[in-house]
Order: sequence, then structure tokens, then C-alpha cells
Amino acid sequence: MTALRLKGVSAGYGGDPVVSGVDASVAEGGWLAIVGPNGAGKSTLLKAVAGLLPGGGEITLHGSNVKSLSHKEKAREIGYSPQSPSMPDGLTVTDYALLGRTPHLGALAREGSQDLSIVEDVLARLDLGALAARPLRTLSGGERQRTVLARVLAQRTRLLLLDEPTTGLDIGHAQALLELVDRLRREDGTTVVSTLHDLTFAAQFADQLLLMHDGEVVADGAPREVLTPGALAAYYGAETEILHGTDGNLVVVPTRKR
Ligand SMILES: Nc1ncnc2c1ncn2[C@@H]1O[C@H](COP(=O)(O)OP(=O)(O)OP(=O)(O)O)[C@@H](O)[C@H]1O
Repeated sequence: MTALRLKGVSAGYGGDPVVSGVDASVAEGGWLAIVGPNGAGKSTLLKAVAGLLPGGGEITLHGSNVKSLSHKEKAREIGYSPQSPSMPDGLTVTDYALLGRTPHLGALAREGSQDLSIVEDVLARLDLGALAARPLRTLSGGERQRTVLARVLAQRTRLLLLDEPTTGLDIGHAQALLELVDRLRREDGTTVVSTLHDLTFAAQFADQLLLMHDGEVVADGAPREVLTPGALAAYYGAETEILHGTDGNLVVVPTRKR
């Protein structure tokens, strides 16, 4: 069943659209990775899907037009983690992750024991349990990034929009985070749209890629269809080799001519 559908989507920041003519559909429990060079429009498209930017076209989530959802409905349906959110430095890791529960609370209600246990569970899964009481200002870059993700995962939405979720994470924490997101989609049917610069991770975790260049989609399909040395040379100006493992894994290797 289709969870998310984009039809002729355009979006920008006031003047001419930065992104235009984007069509895509993501099945429930699917993972679409938006890839492309710097400035291609990946984050802009993600913000448009989150309903944070004005623009044209149609974005439907589980059959409802995203523009017609109230702020609260959107927050219950769509979890969005931006690339570099502003974080109030005085909050602890737990306090910050608890903000993800806000859309589920009644007016003036405070978080209850269920909200706390959801947050504890997410922190443990992100290897943040030992840092739960630490103020945000004392965290390393990768710990902050994981805390941002803890908040969006604690929101427990059917759609997750993750802008460069592995930025600043070491390879082990990056893998663990992507595996966690993958488990959510397999076990709960969570639908995922993420931008990812790491094309090997994109190929290994997403089932569908959207390659953007200059605000437009220039290729889409399964990772092995989209990630070719020719496309990476044309759109990234990159020299690469693509290795195909027998287990279906695909690896993008930058090569250097000497
Ligand atoms: N708030 C803004 N106001 C005006 N222009 C913006 C704004 N944010 C981004 N842009 C411009 O829109 C274009 C697309 O930016 P976007 O952040 O969507 O690219 P991206 O593909 O996510 O890039 P990156 O890989 O560098 O994160 C760029 O030319 C950028 O300069």
C-alpha cells in the first residue's frame, strides 16, 4: 500500500522554486533515500514533505493531503529530523528526547510514565542510556546527533523524514542507527524518507533511491539501477567503482587515478 505520494512537487524559499517537478511514491514500510550532490535540493524536498515550506504540487500521506493536516496532526504523523536543529543547551538528553512526546500529550498535560519508558527505550537503543542526565552542551557532535534522532524516534510516527541522520556518527553508531530505523520499518511498518550522502549506506538500507541534481530528479529506482559510475561521474563529478557483493550488498568506492 502506498504511504506517501508526491506529484509535481515544487518548493523553494520565496523566489523561484529550488526544487521542481518531483514525482515519487513510497510504500508503507518502504525506505526512500534522496541522494545527490551538495545543493541539489535534497533537504529542501524533505522540508517540503514535512509541510515546512510553501510550494506547488501535491503531497499525500496515507491518502490525506499534507497541507490539509493541522500542526498537531502533522506532528503525530510525521517525524522530521533536520540536519542541524537548534538545541536548547541547558536541557538534558532525556528532557530533549521527551519533546518528541509533545504531540501525543493532551492540552497542559505533562509526560507520563509511558512517555518516559518510550524515551528510555529509545535512548538505550541509541547507546545514550549512560548520557540520559547529561546537559546537551556537554555532548560530543555524534552524541548530539544521536540525541536529535532519539527525539524524532520517541515521536513514534508512521512517517520518518531524516535529513542526513548519520552525519558525525562513527561507522559503528551509523550502522546501529540505520539498523534501528530498518527494524522500525520492518516491525511497525514505519515509512522512511532520508537524505544520505553515504551512497553505500543508501544502497544497503534504502529500497529505492531518488537522485537529484539542480533541483530535479534525474534518476530513480532500485539502488543498483541508480548508482552507476556514469551517473556518479555526470552528477557528482566523481570517479568511482561499484562493487556488487554476492549477498546483494552494493559498495561505492571512490577511485583515484594516479
Ligand atoms: N533558507 C534558504 N534560503 C534560500 N536558499 C536556500 C535556503 N536553504 C537552501 N537554499 C538553497 O537551495 C538550494 C538547495 O539546498 P538544499 O539544502 O536543499 O540542498 P542539499 O541537496 O540538501 O545540499 P547538501 O548536500 O549540501 O546538504 C541550494 O542552492 C541552497 O543554497
